[in-house]
Amino acid sequence: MLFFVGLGLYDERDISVKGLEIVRCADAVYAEFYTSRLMGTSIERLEQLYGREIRMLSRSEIEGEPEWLEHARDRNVALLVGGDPMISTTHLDLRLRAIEMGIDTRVIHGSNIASAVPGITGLQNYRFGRSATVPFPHIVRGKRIVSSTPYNAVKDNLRRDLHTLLYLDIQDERFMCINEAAALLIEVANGSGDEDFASNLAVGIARAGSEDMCVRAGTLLELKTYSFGPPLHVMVIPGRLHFMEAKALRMLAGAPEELLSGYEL
Ligand SMILES: C[S@@+](CC[C@H](N)C(=O)[O-])C[C@H]1O[C@@H](n2cnc3c(N)ncnc32)[C@H](O)[C@@H]1O
Repeated sequence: MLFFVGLGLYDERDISVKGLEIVRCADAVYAEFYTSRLMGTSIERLEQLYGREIRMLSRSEIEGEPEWLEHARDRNVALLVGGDPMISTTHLDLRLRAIEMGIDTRVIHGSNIASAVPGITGLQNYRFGRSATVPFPHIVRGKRIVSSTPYNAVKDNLRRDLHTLLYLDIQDERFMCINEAAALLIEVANGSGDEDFASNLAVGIARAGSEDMCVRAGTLLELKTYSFGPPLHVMVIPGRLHFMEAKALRMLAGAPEELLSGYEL
């Protein structure tokens, strides 16, 4: 059996009791930290609390032809994943491949960033459109390429009065911060002649699930320089707000009143 075990949002204590029981009883325990990262802990602390040795897997060991998966044919194998294993990851592919190999699978859900954001900001979960990731710029033949995909996703959602959740890129030990993501979005918008985009309301959230979580609403331009502290960071560009959402952004995220004019607070 292959168990996908969600570790939750921030440290080794965010795993569910059910997940912990499965990890403690598993024959082998693996983890991947390329889709998300628990910034409030370390492998050593996970191993200490769970009482198991954990082997870290690289992206290619999960997305390629995983040798370790063979063990799940006749033994219990746990794969630990930050947040919920199936939220904004590609692990469905691994699960389907395992099933095709005749391996039983089970998902142990975890607290995750997609469900934490509505709770942190007051933005209602059913008013979110498609989400996107803001990737680090890359260089092609000496030219710096900034992806327009997140900007286009935001614009599509704004046209439908929907909010956009923007995940921020993780590359090895580099974690994109809200300041850089805001700057990249503004760069793409300005390149499309959409200078007003920088005045859009945006919400930045850092370290969800930790005791020093930080949430701040302001214009995109303001978030470009606001100090959010250490990663992980995530962003929302809200669409049209329900008056209760506007009130929540004022009370929970310090949204400036001038950005909420038109809403009865
Ligand atoms: C690709 S998503 C994977 C989500 C994960 N599977 C989950 O269920 O939470 C990872 C991105 O979500 C955001 N994220 C995840 N956990 C976070 C946290 N505790 N605080 C802020 N942002 C977080 C970051 O932008 C990070 O790069």
